[in-house]
Amino acid sequence: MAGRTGTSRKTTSRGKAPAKPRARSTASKKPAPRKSGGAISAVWGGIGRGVGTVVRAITGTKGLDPEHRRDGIGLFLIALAFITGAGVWWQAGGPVGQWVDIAVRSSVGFPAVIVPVVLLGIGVTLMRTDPKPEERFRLVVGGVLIGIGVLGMFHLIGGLPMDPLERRDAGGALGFLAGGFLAQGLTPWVAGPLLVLIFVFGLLCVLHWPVREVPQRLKALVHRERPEEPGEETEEEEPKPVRLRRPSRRRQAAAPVEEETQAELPLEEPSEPAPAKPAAKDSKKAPAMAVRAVEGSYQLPPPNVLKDGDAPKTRSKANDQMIEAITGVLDQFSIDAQVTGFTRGPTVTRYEVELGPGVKVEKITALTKNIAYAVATDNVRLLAPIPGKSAVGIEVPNSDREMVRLGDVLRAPSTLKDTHPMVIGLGKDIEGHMVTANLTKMPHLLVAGSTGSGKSSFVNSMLVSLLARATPDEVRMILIDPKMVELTPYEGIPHLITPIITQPKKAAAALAWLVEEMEQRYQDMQVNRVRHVDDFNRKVKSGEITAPPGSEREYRPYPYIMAIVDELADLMMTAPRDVEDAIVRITQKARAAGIHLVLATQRPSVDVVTGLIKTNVPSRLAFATSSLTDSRVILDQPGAEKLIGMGDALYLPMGASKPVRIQGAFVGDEEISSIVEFTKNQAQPEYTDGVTAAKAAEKKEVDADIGDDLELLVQATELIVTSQFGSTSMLQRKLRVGFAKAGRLMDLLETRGVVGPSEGSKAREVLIKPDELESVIYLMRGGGPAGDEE
Ligand SMILES: Nc1ncnc2c1ncn2[C@@H]1O[C@H](COP(=O)(O)OP(=O)(O)OP(=O)(O)O)[C@@H](O)[C@H]1O
Repeated sequence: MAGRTGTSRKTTSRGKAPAKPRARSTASKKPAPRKSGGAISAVWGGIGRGVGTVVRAITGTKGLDPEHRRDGIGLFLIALAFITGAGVWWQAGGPVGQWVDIAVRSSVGFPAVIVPVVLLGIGVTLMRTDPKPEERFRLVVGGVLIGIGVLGMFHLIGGLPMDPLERRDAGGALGFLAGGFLAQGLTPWVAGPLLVLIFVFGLLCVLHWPVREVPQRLKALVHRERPEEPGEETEEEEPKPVRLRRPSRRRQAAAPVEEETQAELPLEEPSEPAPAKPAAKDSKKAPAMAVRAVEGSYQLPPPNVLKDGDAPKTRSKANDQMIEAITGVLDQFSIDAQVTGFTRGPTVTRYEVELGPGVKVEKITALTKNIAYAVATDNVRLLAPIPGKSAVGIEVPNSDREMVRLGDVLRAPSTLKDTHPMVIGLGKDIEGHMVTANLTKMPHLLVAGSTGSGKSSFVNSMLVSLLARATPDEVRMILIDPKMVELTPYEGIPHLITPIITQPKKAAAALAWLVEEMEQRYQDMQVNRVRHVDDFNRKVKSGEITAPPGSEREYRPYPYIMAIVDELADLMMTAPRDVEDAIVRITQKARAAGIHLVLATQRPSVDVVTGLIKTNVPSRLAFATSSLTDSRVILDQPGAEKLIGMGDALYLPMGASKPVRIQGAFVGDEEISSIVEFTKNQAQPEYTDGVTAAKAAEKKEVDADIGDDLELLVQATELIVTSQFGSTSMLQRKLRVGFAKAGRLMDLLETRGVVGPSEGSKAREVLIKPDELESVIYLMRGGGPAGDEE
């Protein structure tokens, strides 16, 4: 302090010099300023070199784990925070501390007092978080803007000091740079609000809050900060597997030891009191669902539209009874194995059984029926072994199952981290992790399950997830609902390309349209030498690619297209060849074009889910099926027949060999209608013309009887109409075809009204005039009358 008082006295005397010469005299009075200036630059130079050396030492070390590198930088910043704190706060730290004090104060002025805290904060954050290179630029820009705002304001508040020593009590040299020129050029009255704006913008950049979402974010913040029980954290809660005490091998079931209090509570009161509290807590601190910053005026639905589900339980009375039953079976058959723990999921609990030395795994699997008998349920599923563990898993349904709601899944921190618009909430796995999936990675999904298994609920969850996270510019949909009732609540949402399709014929036409759309996208991508629609969109947005000169088209980013078929069986019954053809073509190629299919069926038989469809739709979601055969059709393995319905499912993503058991997320009718209402109020659907036009279907009909003879038929029509002479032998001669072929062509021309009926050996009457020729050929080629969509 004493030192600083001394220097300030010196500055006052220098401050009396007239303004202009003062500037010169400051420069010419070398001793004092040079001393401090020299010290400052020496210290900064030293620090810079030191930081450089340390950073080089840390980052340049080949083979050093990136995490250690990050820790090293974090620790270095913490050390720097201590040195700066000692110098700035207590003028301690010896000569180095003093130099640091002078350097920091000269640079940033009065805010030097918070520099140690900032350094400490950055250091600790670096050590506690994962690297996110994509966020670095935003954070740096935000930080710099905050710095400019704060230091500039200090310079203004400090009275725009011109003397470097006086600036140490204002905004320092950087404050002068940030605020001095602005104030000189615009007066402090304009510079002040400008600096505040710069500061606020920097803060929003750091927080990643777009301006229009500020009120919503603040509200969410207030909700989160309402008084809540101490010790609660916002992280996703993960029920840990309950471990049982080993020595009491046969007895542990009756007297569970670990977490005794927890065990006792459900024994008395099975379910009611436990869920109430955490569920209420969740709704209070539910983060905003609309986490994605979206472009344009379209807003994503607000939080709180989706409800919270039941709070997870880790143990209940039912679990203890099951352990007792399983242990009883093991005892009866004198098998040296014991239940060592269990993991309670929302629908089923997985009991872990460890075998004694020399006990065959088959001994347990052979007991499946006995275990089912003992626990009084048919739906026991055995896993031998549990993936990643040396234990056999016995999955038994919970008598007190918990409902998993879509709101839980979409608001889970793990889901919020992924901002891709095509991420959907699937449900919760047995270990309590929320399961989500990115539809673009699937890239096509087959969903099967018998009636009442939860298939339609899944389709609802998927649609609501998309509505909650994606704008119509990002994702468009084709909904095919031959059952006519399942998808009606979504009529009129702005994401639709065409009204909901209920007629199988129109559905087949829509699939054919999708094939065309895919080809169109491929052409555009090929012309512009990009391999994925994401790259194409990125380049279109940045203006890197535009439509070729002279073309009337204008390139716009292509939205992802989701086509959802709610009952594949109905389509396959009406037009099996066309539907299969279109599905196969789409599934083989459409991934890069951003077109994805979800096919749901109640009847996973081989005539619905054909071999070709199966090979091309790699991701599968099986709800309870009525037979083992159905499970094999959908998953290529048994398991789905043991599921217990109401959203209990096996999810087999592309490339996985073992399915994951999940409890599907549920979304209620009111939630659906409020989210649909919200999106409808945001925008109107812009339907694309011709998606369900019957032309594709008609074309196929024509194709069916003309077969490969279309070109010959067209030539025959031209010959006959232009010559107005309906003779079979002329066709034979001119087209060089045999008698039989010429006769067939003539019959086809008769069915299309080009010629009249056969009149024995005489030439047939020609019914078409030459000026009608073009439209006849157009119809023959399957074009259909222009504009006829229905
Ligand atoms: N994820 C879930 N969580 C809780 N309950 C569910 C879940 N999914 C479905 N259910 C319950 O199961 C019932 C039947 O579900 P859903 O209508 O989805 O079956 P479905 O397989 O589509 O049957 P259908 O083919 O006859 O329409 C629902 O009314 C609901 O009560």
